[in-house]
Amino acid sequence: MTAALWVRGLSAGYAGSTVLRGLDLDVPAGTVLALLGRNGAGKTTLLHALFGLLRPTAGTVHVHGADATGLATHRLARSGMALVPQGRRVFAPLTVAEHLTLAGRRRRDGRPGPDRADVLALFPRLGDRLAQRADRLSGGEQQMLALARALLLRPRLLLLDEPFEGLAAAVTARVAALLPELARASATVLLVEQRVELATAVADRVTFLADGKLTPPTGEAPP
Ligand SMILES: Nc1ncnc2c1ncn2[C@@H]1O[C@H](COP(=O)(O)OP(=O)(O)OP(=O)(O)O)[C@@H](O)[C@H]1O
Repeated sequence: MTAALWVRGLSAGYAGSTVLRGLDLDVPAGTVLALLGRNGAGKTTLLHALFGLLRPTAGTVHVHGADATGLATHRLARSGMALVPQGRRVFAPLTVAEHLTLAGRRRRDGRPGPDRADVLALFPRLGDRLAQRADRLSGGEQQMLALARALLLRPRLLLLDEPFEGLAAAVTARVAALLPELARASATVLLVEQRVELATAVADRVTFLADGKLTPPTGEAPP
């Protein structure tokens, strides 16, 4: 099976502290991999290094078979990678409807995936808030908007940093049920999630980040 993501020897960190230490990672296309780890283990650092927000100091990253080591975020986005960052980054002055329209315009046409009606069915609450500014939404509503926007981009590889934070149980269950379906149909998922039960329920495989590496290793799929 082709690897959506194939990483070897990845090292990254911040001035004076190395966080990732020669990390290997394989995410086969069409699957969900969940990444667990204690606070500060480096889960967000890994997603940032993969999405070009933090420059790795060593290692190789292949995305769907192509060398993507050191690529800038906009190039990775253009190649079909999307990140829903922790803490739901939405654009304060834009309304919910404007967010959805912008994401729909940037969408990679010809790719399968949800459209506006689908995301509003998944998050009916957003449908009631279309004219509202994003910064007036509750935390949970902002999280729904961040997820809706990412889904509308129709990524091939979706990086999710604790996407269930702030969501009510019923919404969490709906998104959790969607992820494996999405992975099979169009978007391989790398999910950072703190809750072991949720990670296990959603993912095909679960791995732990500790001491800058993954345990158990995620496999040896070729690039
Ligand atoms: N911008 C930064 N500058 C310096 N150090 C940072 C920065 N961001 C994170 N760190 C440090 O890097 C380490 C890994 O942080 P990271 O946020 O990746 O962990 P995490 O596993 O995502 O944690 P959490 O579960 O709390 O979100 C921590 O020691 C953190 O303090």
